[in-house]
Amino acid sequence: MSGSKIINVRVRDVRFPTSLEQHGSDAMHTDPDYSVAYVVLDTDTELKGYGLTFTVGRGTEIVVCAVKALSTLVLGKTLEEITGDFRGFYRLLSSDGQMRWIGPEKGVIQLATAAILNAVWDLWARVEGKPLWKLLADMDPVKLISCIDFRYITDALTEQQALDILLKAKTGKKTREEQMLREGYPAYTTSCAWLGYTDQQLTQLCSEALAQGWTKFKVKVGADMQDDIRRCRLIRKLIGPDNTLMIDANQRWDVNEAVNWVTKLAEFHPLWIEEPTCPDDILGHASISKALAPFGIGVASGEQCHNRVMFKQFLQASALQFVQIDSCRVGSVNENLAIILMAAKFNVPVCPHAGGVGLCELVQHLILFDYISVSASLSNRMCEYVDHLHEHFKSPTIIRNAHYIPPVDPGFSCEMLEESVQKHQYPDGEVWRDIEKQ
Ligand SMILES: C[C@H](O)[C@@H](O)[C@@H](O)[C@H](O)C(=O)O
Ligand SMILES: [Mg+2]
Repeated sequence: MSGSKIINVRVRDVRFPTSLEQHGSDAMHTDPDYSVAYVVLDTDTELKGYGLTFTVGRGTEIVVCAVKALSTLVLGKTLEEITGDFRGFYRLLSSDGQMRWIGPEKGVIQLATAAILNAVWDLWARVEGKPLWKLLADMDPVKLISCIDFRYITDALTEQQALDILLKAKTGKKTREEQMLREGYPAYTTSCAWLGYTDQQLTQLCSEALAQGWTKFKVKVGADMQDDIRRCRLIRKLIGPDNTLMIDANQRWDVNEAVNWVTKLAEFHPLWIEEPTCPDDILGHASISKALAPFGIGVASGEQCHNRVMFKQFLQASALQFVQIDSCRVGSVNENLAIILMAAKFNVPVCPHAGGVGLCELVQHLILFDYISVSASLSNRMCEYVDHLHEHFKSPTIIRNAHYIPPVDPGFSCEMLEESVQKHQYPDGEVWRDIEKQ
């Protein structure tokens, strides 16, 4: 690994007007404009690192501001300096004496950390000439562990335990990698049943998805009980009894309300209820999990779970049965490695969140790594897929027969087409100028 000194950090506010057609809508985010804070790290070589974090519309400018504030910490560093002590670099970003007050390790500042670190990981994978999942899968376990900040989680997972998990999973690694390259990683779709879609849209999209080989479907719920019953009945009828249904309330309910509401939807046999209540309410999730277990319904959460410490407590409290890692919510690959390894220790399946722009592109790398190098299991596991905005990426996801086909291009699949970025940049991009005029 030679050179690659980071000489410039560029960040842009890129938004897509998805709310116009209700793509991505749910019980709490009724008008989401899928957006990213998009980061490019220029280096003193021809290589660049591309990174992003996902947001929803107006909040993006605040994340952009936070990325700018953190950028001084990365400027002037060489890739070798960073990856030589990645744990130290993660801490530098997350524990900066003045910046940490507006976190620590949560909210806007953590999203900004994710955007920068995602770009660093992208750069590292490009320098090594590998897609990120392969960089991780090939990495020496000791080196991999050295990228994780174990502060605050050693009561649940020690470095030695993490290392043991990786060493144990060495058996069969090659076979699993070959299997992934051949078959891909199982996916489910959320794109048929956003909350703002009509029954007619839902029927059409679901029928098309079935014809394309999809077998697992997620439906948005939580705003109106009668609507939910009607929509779940409709989709269950379309997909039949053997396909899988999940429901997602995006934090709409109080704890008891969640239990009552989901009990009324139990006849449609959802595998999980996602984000039933406030994402910070660990004990609330534990109560809901307990109450719904007799119906065979699990609780899933993670897309708005701030950091590894929250995940630790969710796992310790048996408060979720499906861990939904997100490539942009927490501190990038570094923190997601900690979460993936904790999930393995607690024997809880990881089923990544990907409902947003770019999230499918990024998180596929992490779940491939999980299967090849950590969990070694596909039981009760699948990765979310949404069928939106992939055309704006240089290396878009490839789905075959409802499976993610492992990316081959070097990097973390974060790079966007420059033309797309220019068009959608807020507020000056052509797309936004046209909307302004209407
Ligand atoms: C606003 C977004 O589309 C969310 O609704 C989405 O991330 C969702 O929760 C999901 O699980 O995909
Ligand atoms: Mg969700």
